[in-house]
Amino acid sequence: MGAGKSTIGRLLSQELDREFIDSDKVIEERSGANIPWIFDVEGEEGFRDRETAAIDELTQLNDIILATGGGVVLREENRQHLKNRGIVIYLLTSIEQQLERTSKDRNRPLLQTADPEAVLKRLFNQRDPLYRSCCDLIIRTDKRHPRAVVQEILKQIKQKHPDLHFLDASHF
Ligand SMILES: Nc1ncnc2c1ncn2[C@@H]1O[C@H](COP(=O)(O)OP(=O)(O)OP(=O)(O)O)[C@@H](O)[C@H]1O
Ligand SMILES: O=C(O)C1=C[C@@H](O)[C@@H](O)[C@H](O)C1
Ligand SMILES: [Mg+2]
Repeated sequence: MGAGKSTIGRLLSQELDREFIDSDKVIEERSGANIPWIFDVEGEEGFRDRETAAIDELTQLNDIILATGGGVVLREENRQHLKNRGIVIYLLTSIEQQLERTSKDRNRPLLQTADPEAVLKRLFNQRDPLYRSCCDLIIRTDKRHPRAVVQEILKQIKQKHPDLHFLDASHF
């Protein structure tokens, strides 16, 4: 949470002239409710079920940039779909930066607690190995402007996948 998936994903999609989709937004649109409401009424598992259905569907689309929710890696099925159907970029961020970036809005139910730092630490320990198990690239986003993060992503993807010709069209 607060690593910048939605922010960086949108910028990357503009740079590559691709459609941008944010699975959190799709889940909200489809359910007609916001994420805190879904967590409240259906519990985290209810939200995760909606997330798994959305990820299965969205990862079958071609030529898109997909920003996921932060907990997407919790389920093996999601990890497999992401890994098998796309290039997965893990945006790695310090807890300190996550705290700073998530303090402004209250749309993250898991952080509505007296000690968000402890929650972020616990989630990091649980999720970091899962992200590592399904990603193609790891990009640090602390203390870097979002546009610099996008340029770093493009550089590293190009190095790793020189066969991806659509990257040639972007300005980097
Ligand atoms: N590289 C960055 N430098 C500074 N601020 C950033 C950076 N990336 C994102 N932000 C800011 O941090 C906040 C959270 O970013 P964002 O919503 O993109 O995170 P997220 O990874 O999508 O979180 P979630 O997992 O909750 O969906 C936003 O206010 C955004 O403007
Ligand atoms: O890290 C998480 O578990 C979450 C992150 C958000 O993107 C949302 O998907 C939701 O708030 C849960
Ligand atoms: Mg997001």
